[in-house]
Amino acid sequence: MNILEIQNLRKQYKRTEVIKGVNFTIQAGECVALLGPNGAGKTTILKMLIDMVKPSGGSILFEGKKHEGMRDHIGYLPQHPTFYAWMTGKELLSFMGGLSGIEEDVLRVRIAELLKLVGLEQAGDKRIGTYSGGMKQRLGIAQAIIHEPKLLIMDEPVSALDPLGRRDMLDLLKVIKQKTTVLFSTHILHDAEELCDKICILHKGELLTNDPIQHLLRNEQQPIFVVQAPGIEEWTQKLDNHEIIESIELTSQSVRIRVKDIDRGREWLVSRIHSDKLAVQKFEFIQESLEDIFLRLVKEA
Ligand SMILES: Nc1ncnc2c1ncn2[C@@H]1O[C@H](COP(=O)(O)OP(=O)(O)OP(=O)(O)O)[C@@H](O)[C@H]1O
Repeated sequence: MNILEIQNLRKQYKRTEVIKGVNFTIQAGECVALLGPNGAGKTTILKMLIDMVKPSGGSILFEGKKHEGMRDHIGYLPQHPTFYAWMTGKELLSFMGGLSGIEEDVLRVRIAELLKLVGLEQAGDKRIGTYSGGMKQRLGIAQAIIHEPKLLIMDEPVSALDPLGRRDMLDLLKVIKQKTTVLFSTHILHDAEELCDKICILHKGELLTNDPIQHLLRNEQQPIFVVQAPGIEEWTQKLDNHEIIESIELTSQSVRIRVKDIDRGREWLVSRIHSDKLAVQKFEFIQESLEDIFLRLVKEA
């Protein structure tokens, strides 16, 4: 069942269109990443989904119905959550649970469960002002799911954390996604790859892909030849402009070459290596990683 269906979604600020007709669906139980560079429009889309920003066009359906008034079923963690530093974690959850209309007895049990889930049992009575960035972010998750939403939406939930905080958060999200449909934005491909079934790549307000990771790899993955040798930079310059070459990427010690035809490309490269007497240390044929695909699609767009 589609929990969310977005059709031709648009947003214009003054004369600039920042979201240009985006379509995607999320099925119940999926974990989806909205991936894109800074300024791609991720926050704008998420804010339209939670009704904080009004779309200029298109439609958003939540379980087949207009999404306005569906906030009760959606949990939201903003990119920069703000908390009252003088409140304790428990007080904040109690306050947020009260706003959601949860009865006091039920709320008490729910808060204890949530603090355990997000690893803040020991910190529940401490003031939020004393929490680390990672603890605040985990408290933010707890408040976002206090009313047991069907869909949890998070804006860059891990980007600002240090490696340890990031690991804790990713592990927590792995648990949460077992029970809740999740949509989150990120510009870190690795986080999307680790957590998600589906990746929506957004660039300049347009979706470049909206595919399960396996489809993305199957449909988009291109082969790359990697050559490593002393003097690789000069050799690479000599290869430029040959019609078989799609692109050349030089890293510190090797070159990654995409060709238009694998068999002809391999033959041509081997013969060039031979005729140029290149002292090859490595010659390998690999498939693009998800990161390669992401960078290529964004570059090509
Ligand atoms: N209130 C606004 N008024 C005018 N332009 C805006 C407004 N909010 C966002 N924009 C513009 O819309 C575009 C998309 O911004 P948005 O914050 O959605 O991108 P993002 O992908 O979330 O970026 P980041 O990763 O930096 O948070 C940007 O060019 C931004 O400057």
